[in-house]
Amino acid sequence: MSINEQSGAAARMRPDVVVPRSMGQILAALPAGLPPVQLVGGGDNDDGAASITGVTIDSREVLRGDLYIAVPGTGRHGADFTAQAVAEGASAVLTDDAGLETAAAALRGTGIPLYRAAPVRDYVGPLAAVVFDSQPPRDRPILFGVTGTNGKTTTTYFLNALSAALGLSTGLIGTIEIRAGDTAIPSALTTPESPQVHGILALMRERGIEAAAMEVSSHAVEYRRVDGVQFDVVGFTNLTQDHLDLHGTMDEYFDAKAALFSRNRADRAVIIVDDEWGRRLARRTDLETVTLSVSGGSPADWMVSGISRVGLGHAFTLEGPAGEELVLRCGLPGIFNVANAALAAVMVLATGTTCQDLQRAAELHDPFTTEVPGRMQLIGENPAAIVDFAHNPDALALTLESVRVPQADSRLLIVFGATGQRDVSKRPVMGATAARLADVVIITDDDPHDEDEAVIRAGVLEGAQGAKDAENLSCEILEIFPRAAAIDQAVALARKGDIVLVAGRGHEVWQEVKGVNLPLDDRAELAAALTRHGFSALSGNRIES
Ligand SMILES: CC(=O)N[C@H]1[C@@H](OP(=O)(O)OP(=O)(O)OC[C@H]2O[C@@H](n3ccc(=O)[nH]c3=O)[C@H](O)[C@@H]2O)O[C@H](CO)[C@@H](O)[C@@H]1O[C@H](C)C(=O)N[C@@H](C)C(=O)N[C@H](CCC(=O)O)C(=O)O
Ligand SMILES: Nc1ncnc2c1ncn2[C@@H]1O[C@H](COP(=O)(O)OP(=O)(O)OP(=O)(O)O)[C@@H](O)[C@H]1O
Repeated sequence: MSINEQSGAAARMRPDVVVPRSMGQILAALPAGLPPVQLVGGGDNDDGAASITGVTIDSREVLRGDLYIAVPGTGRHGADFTAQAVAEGASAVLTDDAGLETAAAALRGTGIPLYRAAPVRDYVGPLAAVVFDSQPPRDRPILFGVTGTNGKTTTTYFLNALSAALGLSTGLIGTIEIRAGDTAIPSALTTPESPQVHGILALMRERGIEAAAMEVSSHAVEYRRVDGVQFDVVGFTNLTQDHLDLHGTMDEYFDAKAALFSRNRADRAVIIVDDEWGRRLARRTDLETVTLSVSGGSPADWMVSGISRVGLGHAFTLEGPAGEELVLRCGLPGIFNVANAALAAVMVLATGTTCQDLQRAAELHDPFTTEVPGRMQLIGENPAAIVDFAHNPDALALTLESVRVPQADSRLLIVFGATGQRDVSKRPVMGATAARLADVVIITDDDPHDEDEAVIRAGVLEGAQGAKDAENLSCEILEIFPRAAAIDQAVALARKGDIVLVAGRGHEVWQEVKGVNLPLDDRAELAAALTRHGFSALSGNRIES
């Protein structure tokens, strides 16, 4: 499925029944505080005639009866696509001053009403919430939102597994998939555009879903994709360097995340305060907040203690402010997954679940051992062959540290690259991190997008080689491409007892090279390489390409 097809599929995840309403009725239901929307041309949809049954900002996703909202983009204005929206069945169009002339020209003679509002993006979420009736006061799922640089996907999977263990039906909106009960589609974005978010939430409401978890990226807050959404509990994992191409500075990146932790977006918050950003957020938010510490370095309402290794994962104790004590287990490797599991547990407790019920559900169903596609996913056991999604400096460092086996003869081999047209400054940092923590560093391609692959690899290589020279490191550094050849070479170099980590692409099954999606699944490549070189791959992996 291409990105456009995925996005189109998300747009079709809407409730089966939408009560048709006129624009007049819809505008009257908008929250107070938004300046009025003006009818500037076209038909008489404002007089009470029932006609609007959906909302979209993309002409390619219009369904008959939709309100098409033409918003300005980075490259073009949505108004340029008004004619296509009308051809697909749009019943009304809303745009801003910049789009008015173009939209009016496209609507001439159609009788379709044209509305104006500014800034038009302010209206998208609230309008979609009204049209889809996505979050009525009652009979809707409990909604969890998770944000932070790393751990969003894993935490939402843990939230869902725990909710299911408690007997609730679940829904999910995130990087890997969008799911409402039994209906699931692959995702195009971590957080879809707001008309899709509201359509999906309304579908969940219609299907009687009882708990839903949603990843909220900083892009989502910045691009207004969660406007009009009210979360029951929002959770914060951590903040480390990423996405500075969009946000410019860490402070601005933090501000985008922090905007989610306010009363107009959520009721309660659970914040991990192990980094300074979490502590700052806990001080700044006006939400009823519960804090959590996993490192034990900061005072917090809930503390993780007694972490001990069990198999690949860990057992740990979660201690509450009133002396509560939960004994839990997380089967996924890495202390950071203990943090994700503890966050999920405290977020569920914040909805009123008792410690006794949570403890019982955890013992019966082991929810924090659920498989999260492409996150610490074990493909082979000896050598340990792992596919992970670490694609920024902090995640890469933590992942390397957590997979390393403390045995002198066990070597750690890593295959990774950096994404094109994204935060250039993280490339050398990731290279240096790998050189410090791995024995064999194989630098290859990730998603180059439109950028020259050799230039991207050079950025990573420079950091790796620089660290090796400056710090007198003993690692071997190789540059191998394409990615499948790099994975093959890592396995060819590996011996029993070693660890091969393929990082950065996780569950992804397409590599985007200059606008073309090439099939590439690290899990399938790694499994094939293991077999080719006389090792065995685990059967039953959820390899999805
Ligand atoms: C940088 C970014 O986020 N861009 C988003 C932005 O694109 P844009 O402003 O360039 O829009 P545009 O292409 O100029 O089009 C303008 C308007 O015309 C509409 N249009 C366009 C073409 C057409 O045929 N018909 C039509 O109606 C578009 O829907 C849009 O409303 O608005 C588009 C639609 O509103 C988004 O699809 C697009 O996300 C792109 C696909 C993207 O890759 N975003 C990534 C960076 C992203 O959001 N990532 C985060 C998380 C990352 C992480 O945590 O790792 C995510 O939440 O996924
Ligand atoms: N709490 C955490 N702290 C640091 N690193 C983590 C944490 N959880 C997971 N990771 C690392 O980050 C990678 C991505 O994890 P996950 O998909 O759960 O995060 P995410 O926030 O959804 O990432 P993205 O937004 O990039 O999809 C994992 O494969 C792992 O390497």
